[in-house]
Amino acid sequence: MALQPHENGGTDHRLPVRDGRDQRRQVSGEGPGYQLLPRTTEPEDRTVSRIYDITQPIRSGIPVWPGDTDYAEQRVWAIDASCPVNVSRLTLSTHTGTHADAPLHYDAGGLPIGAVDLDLYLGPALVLHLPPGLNRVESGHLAGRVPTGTRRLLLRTYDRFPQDVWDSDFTAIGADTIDSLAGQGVRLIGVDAPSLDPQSSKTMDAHMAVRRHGMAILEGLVLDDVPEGMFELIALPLRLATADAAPVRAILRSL
Ligand SMILES: Nc1ccccc1C(=O)C[C@H](N)C(=O)O
Ligand SMILES: [Zn+2]
Ligand SMILES: [Zn+2]
Repeated sequence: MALQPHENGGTDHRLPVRDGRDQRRQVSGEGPGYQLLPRTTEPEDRTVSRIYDITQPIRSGIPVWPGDTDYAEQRVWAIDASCPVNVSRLTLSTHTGTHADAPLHYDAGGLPIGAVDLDLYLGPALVLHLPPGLNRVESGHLAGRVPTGTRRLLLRTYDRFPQDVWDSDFTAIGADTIDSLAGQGVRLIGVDAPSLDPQSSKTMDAHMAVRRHGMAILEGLVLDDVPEGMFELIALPLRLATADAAPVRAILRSL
């Protein structure tokens, strides 16, 4: 019986036991969006930090942007009497699930994802909750809530992320909100929505604001189980040398 994460959110010094059921739950995206893992392997350091997995599980049927490429996984080699390995081929959009946009996505001359500064995707990040169902996050929604020195800001707009259905009416971020955050020193904006701009946008105003300020973007985060506050963000994009975006395995670690 795998040890359940500590319910009271406290530090649990027991080491979690992982079993097959636990792994299956992790693959399916069921179960809590966090794991309790030892912060170090040093026996004398029994501190346990909580890791929140804020990444959508990429699986067959994952909802994608209307008209975009469905995710597919084909077994090219399969273990049998003459073959010792399973090897698969993946077909997916660069914007599948939880991903990082490259400047190339919204700027024909922008950097591809394989060339972006990794420092932006690694370090202290503030998580803030917004009321669900907003049309757009305005500066007023964040007034007084972003402490000076905040470099990475993750915005939760869903109480429960729609894992299995596409939501065309997701909450967008106002371009003036991006401008205001950039003016406060924010360098990375992350959202649980599939885009900063509304699905119908043709002008991509929020992306253009990000471009003006040289900010980084994470989209498609899953922040359901994450309380407001400061965490360590780790969300490194795959090094796709010439691509316009890349999947990330995004996690937050309690500080
Ligand atoms: N797959 C697409 C196809 C066409 C237009 C937009 C998308 C998007 O996925 C939106 C993207 N994530 C964005 O950065 O806004
Ligand atoms: Zn994107
Ligand atoms: Zn985007």
